[in-house]
Amino acid sequence: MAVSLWKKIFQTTKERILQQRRVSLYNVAHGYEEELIKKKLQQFAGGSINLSKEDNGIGILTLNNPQLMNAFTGTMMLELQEKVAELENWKDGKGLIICGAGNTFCSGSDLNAVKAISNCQDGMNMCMFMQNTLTRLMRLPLISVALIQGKAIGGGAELTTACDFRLMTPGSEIRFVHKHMGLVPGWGGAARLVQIVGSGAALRLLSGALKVDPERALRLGLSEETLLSSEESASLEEARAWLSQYTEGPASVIRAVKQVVTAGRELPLEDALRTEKDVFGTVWGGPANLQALVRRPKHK
Ligand SMILES: CC[C@@H](C(=O)O)C(=O)SCCNC(=O)CCNC(=O)[C@H](O)C(C)(C)COP(=O)(O)OP(=O)(O)OC[C@H]1O[C@@H](n2cnc3c(N)ncnc32)[C@H](O)[C@@H]1OP(=O)(O)O
Repeated sequence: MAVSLWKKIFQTTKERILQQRRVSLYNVAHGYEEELIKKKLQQFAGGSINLSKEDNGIGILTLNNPQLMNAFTGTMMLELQEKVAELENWKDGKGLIICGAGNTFCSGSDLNAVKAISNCQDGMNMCMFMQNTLTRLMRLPLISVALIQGKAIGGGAELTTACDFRLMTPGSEIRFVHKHMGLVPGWGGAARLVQIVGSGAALRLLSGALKVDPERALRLGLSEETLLSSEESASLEEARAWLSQYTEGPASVIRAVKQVVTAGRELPLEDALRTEKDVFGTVWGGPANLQALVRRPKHK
């Protein structure tokens, strides 16, 4: 009886946490027409988003459209949404590296598609579609890193801010070029940039459309580290090693850590505290906790 009650509470809590994570920012109440924009995006094909899920719990998400410096075509935007949904259901996942094919990160939206959907309705729907997807990406219970080789421009720069961390290779750059396109970021990149570097630095980067090289990114706290190699596979290996410092250990615990940090980052204090209590309930007395109590490790 007590066991089944405990199981029920555990299940409800788990569902509530999952629900919070999946909840989309925009729906019909906001004038968002998801099916309409999906149909439009389908018309701009090319490139792909590839996901490989490794046995060590690290996923590698690759933006693959090297002929256009990995610019996002319409179908790539749709595929990104699908891959995020797949990652939401990956129970063994602990970490995620996002990188670009052909040794460059991403040059934003495919300008051919942008031109064709430059009317207000399509623009708003595309903006809400990408904000929904990138918000879900940011809330994944995985520790995420953008591996920035080459250039992260426009929407590519915005995507880097939806990751928990950024690592840059020598010679790479992040640049919010929106002002030069007569725009501001629309994929949530401005709001997230302010959270990462503060409002003064964000204002400088956006209003000056400044090139952020690895040195400046480190100074601003936009990047964690400049990797040694700018070669594609060597830098990926370095990023894997960097991430593994934080993903070592049982998935249940690593995912719980990310969940409490997400709550602290996004919620008012009292809500964040309640979420922390709920997440704590999922690890307390769990296998990793019980094993640690038996081992009684010393933390010297
Ligand atoms: C809401 C929209 C906004 C957002 O999402 O927030 C955006 O993202 S708008 C798009 C912003 N991005 C750009 O404006 C990028 C424009 N391109 C460049 O500035 C340069 O191409 C580059 C990315 C700095 C790379 O320069 P370089 O290394 O010298 O390569 P090339 O210029 O020769 O590029 C190779 C090839 O790729 C094409 N390309 C690059 N980016 C895009 C893009 N975003 N859309 C479409 N095509 C792109 C480029 O035109 C070249 O093709 P060819 O001219 O046919 O050789």
